[in-house]
Amino acid sequence: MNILLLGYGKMGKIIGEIAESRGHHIVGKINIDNREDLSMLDPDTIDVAIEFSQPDAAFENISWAINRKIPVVSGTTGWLEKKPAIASLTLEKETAFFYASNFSVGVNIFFRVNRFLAGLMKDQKDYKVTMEEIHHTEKKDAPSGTAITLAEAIIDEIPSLRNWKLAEDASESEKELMITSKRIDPAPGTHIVRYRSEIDDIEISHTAHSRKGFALGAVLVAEWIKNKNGVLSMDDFLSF
Ligand SMILES: NC(=O)C1=CN([C@@H]2O[C@H](COP(=O)(O)OP(=O)(O)OC[C@H]3O[C@@H](n4cnc5c(N)ncnc54)[C@H](OP(=O)(O)O)[C@@H]3O)[C@@H](O)[C@H]2O)C=CC1
Ligand SMILES: O=C(O)C1=N[C@H](C(=O)O)C[C@H](O)C1
Repeated sequence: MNILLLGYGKMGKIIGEIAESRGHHIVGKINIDNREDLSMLDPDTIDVAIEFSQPDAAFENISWAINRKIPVVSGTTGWLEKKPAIASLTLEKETAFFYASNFSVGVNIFFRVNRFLAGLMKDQKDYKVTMEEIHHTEKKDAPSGTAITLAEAIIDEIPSLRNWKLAEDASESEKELMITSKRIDPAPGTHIVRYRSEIDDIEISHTAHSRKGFALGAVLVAEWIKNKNGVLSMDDFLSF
């Protein structure tokens, strides 16, 4: 396949290596300082764009590709307030858009365990749930996209919770799930969900040892998305 990399930073580089090792051809490596290269590409020759850039660049990158009917696999976090507009554009252009806050198989298993545990805890009033995420110091957004996905599932399952909040924000209420974001190098991504009572703690965690799982997942999705239409997610891709 011919793959366009929109964003060629830490993730873009690993994705490029994995894609080439699987026989794919990288037709462009776009960063903030070479966006003019986009005008030299023939959209009809691009099978898929893989977008891992930055929160303030994602919408422009994704729209560029969707407007040209190029299917997009995106992992950029921190821009999701604009996802409904991308969803509409995807349907209008009859192409495909795939988003995941985390492409690793391990985290997607963790997502399922998190939802199951939250379901068990919904009537356990003596436990207070909190979350912690740890990432490298270059990360631009907080909390992480993965932490937000975990929090949304917990809030969905536990009716007494209304929303999540960063722990650094001043006030705290019983209705809020507090998320602590720590930035420590070189952490590729750790997420901990903790239920604490006076009697005991229940804790589940996922720790990425490198970025390989995220990058491989994005390439596998890019191979899978060819000839598909619509707004897709890991629930469409995974067979478990
Ligand atoms: N969903 C998932 O599984 C995962 C998601 N992520 C997310 O992916 C994103 C990228 O992460 P990471 O690679 O570590 O970040 P990096 O900062 O290493 O890379 C981001 C790249 O995007 C480029 N960029 C900035 N603005 C633009 C623009 N307007 N057009 C094109 N490219 C641009 C930057 O270019 P320049 O260097 O020139 O500024 C940089 O090279 C983050 O949002 C992160 O949270 C990360 C890992 C896994
Ligand atoms: O920025 C990162 O590095 C990561 N970002 C994603 C997120 O915000 O959840 C996924 C992973 O945790 C690494």
